[in-house]
Amino acid sequence: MSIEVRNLNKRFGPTVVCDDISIDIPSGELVALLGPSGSGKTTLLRIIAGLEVPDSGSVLFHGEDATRTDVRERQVGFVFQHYALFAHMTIFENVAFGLRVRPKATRPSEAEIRSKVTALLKLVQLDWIADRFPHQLSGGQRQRIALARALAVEPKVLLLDEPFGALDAKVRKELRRWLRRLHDEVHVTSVFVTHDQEEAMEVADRIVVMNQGRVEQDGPPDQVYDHPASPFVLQFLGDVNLFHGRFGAGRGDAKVSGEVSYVRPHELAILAAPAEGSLPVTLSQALTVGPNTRVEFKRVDDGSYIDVELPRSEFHALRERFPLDPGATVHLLPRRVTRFAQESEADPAAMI
Ligand SMILES: Nc1ncnc2c1ncn2[C@@H]1O[C@H](COP(=O)(O)OP(=O)(O)OP(=O)(O)O)[C@@H](O)[C@H]1O
Repeated sequence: MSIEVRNLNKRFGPTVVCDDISIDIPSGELVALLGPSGSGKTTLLRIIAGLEVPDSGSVLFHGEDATRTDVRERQVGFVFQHYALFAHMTIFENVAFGLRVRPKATRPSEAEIRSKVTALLKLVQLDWIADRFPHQLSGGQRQRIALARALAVEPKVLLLDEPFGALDAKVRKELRRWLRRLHDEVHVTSVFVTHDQEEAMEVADRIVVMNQGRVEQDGPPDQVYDHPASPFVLQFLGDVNLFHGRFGAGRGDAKVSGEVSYVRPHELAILAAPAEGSLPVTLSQALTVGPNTRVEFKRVDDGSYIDVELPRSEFHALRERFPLDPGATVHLLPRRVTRFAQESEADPAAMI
């Protein structure tokens, strides 16, 4: 089932939460709504679900206007951050619940319920805990059951609001991959709210980047990362160094251009000698965490800091060729620069 959102507006009192939002979600896609806290992601999801009514604009399901359709008729499945399973019911009964409460005419037989719930528990790889109760499960297992329960009623659309938000980093990572694989099997149109850019990049077919109630960019993860439409998107999708004026080859016209140059920490090469477009810096500190080394440099000209990130093996190899200790002077040359006009620079207050 495809979803189209057309010129959607919603305010709460004076706060504009959805500001003329239009997005297209083709059938079977997994789309992430990504943005900082308060950017309107949850409100947009709730409007798609039918839990919230927009002030204007429309939501179309499979080309048909569903804006005023009741939540129960939209056939959406939900998974929330704190999805309360029924504590007094076994895992099996939790998943079966949506089928058992159907009106008699459409309710499957007991045998059908059994086979369906068993298949779903297998799908989320938890068939071995069917007889347990929710309190006997880990947080990650509970969210997988929440997903099985949402899928049991064969929703046309699956809506997930920070489903892994309450879990620790390692479990989150596992579940992201698991969700991706699950979606490849089930192919139900899914909208996934997150404020975690890594999660969005890893899980989604497409990312809708939101900021202050507006869509900043909408595209596949690589496109959004490699070709950000605005400084906000660039900065929200990962760490970046900011240089006023033109940095890199041809930086002579810095004052005329009125540009801001953005370079990600892993896009800077460390050189022993100056090259065309390089910048002299002194090493302030180097920190190795896991496979990467993060080096903080101080600009010789204005004293501001620049972060460089490289594989630790590469850092050690460089260190054998020239000194890379605190105080050493080296030169940084960008491999890739993204430039935006000065006036379109993102408002730092809008950042988290
Ligand atoms: N029912 C409501 N009444 C009044 N204001 C609301 C209501 N729901 C949301 N808001 C406000 O709307 C804005 C957007 O909230 P929303 O929850 O959609 O953002 P979000 O991007 O999902 O943020 P978060 O990641 O923190 O949940 C916030 O400023 C919030 O305070």
